[in-house]
Amino acid sequence: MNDILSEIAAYKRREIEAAKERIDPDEMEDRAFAVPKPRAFMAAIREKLAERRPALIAEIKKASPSRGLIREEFDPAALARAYQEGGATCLSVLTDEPSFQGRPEYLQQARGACSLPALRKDFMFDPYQVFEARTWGADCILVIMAAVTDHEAQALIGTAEAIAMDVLVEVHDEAELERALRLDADLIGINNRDLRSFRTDLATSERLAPMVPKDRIVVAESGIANPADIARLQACGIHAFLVGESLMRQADVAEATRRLLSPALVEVA
Ligand SMILES: O=C(O)c1ccccc1NCC(=O)[C@H](O)[C@H](O)COP(=O)(O)O
Repeated sequence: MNDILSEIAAYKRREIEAAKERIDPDEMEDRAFAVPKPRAFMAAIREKLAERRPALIAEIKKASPSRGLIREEFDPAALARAYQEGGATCLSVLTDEPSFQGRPEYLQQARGACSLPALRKDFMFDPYQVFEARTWGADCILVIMAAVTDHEAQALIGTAEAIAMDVLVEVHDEAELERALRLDADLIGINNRDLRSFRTDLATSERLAPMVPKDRIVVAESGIANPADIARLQACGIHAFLVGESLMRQADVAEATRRLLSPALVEVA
């Protein structure tokens, strides 16, 4: 694991242990089963693709390790409504606080303000976090192959499936993609950001997307800023787009989302 991920993994494992002290794992599991059923995250993407339109997973992200503070005026509920109005298919909400200034409440506020399914965007290591995510309203979790062993990934995926949540499995090179495919991941995110150098290059998606079997959904993540980027990624078989910073920096988020999706007129293959 590289430096930033090792750093994040170390404090996450401490956070998880502290959370288990507050609410024990059996109680958290019971709570996760007791909340209303999740919204269908992957099905929402498939429906958008059936309409031959690109699916946008719009991210609510206040800050990041690579960019520092991204958005000063930050109202997750208003942002979620703006994303829905602009045509987003799903939300992604950062819940990690030390590196992204995220919070569980942001996920609750955002999802509560619209009808879109929401991803808990965080660094997941332990099934406890999956149950916790569900109690906060998350419909989907992220599994970052660069951060976890196959065994950990399997446990996270199995737990999510048991409570009807979807899983976005993130890769950023060939080896991680092979591991994700062995885990039978249906929703595969290709992160264009190299988490070591923070360099972002859409060519990562162009290189890896053709290696994904056609029956999976491929999401390009990071560094997507305009309709030309969407069109470029569609041309190599990408179905869905996870976009944060470029939308978070706009004053009128609904209008920016509409503009970004203007190549919706271009048919998805
Ligand atoms: O964004 C970062 O600096 C970062 C650093 C370390 C690990 C993950 C990081 N980002 C997470 C993401 O995957 C992005 O938030 C997401 O793909 C959206 O990217 P962008 O549109 O470039 O904000």
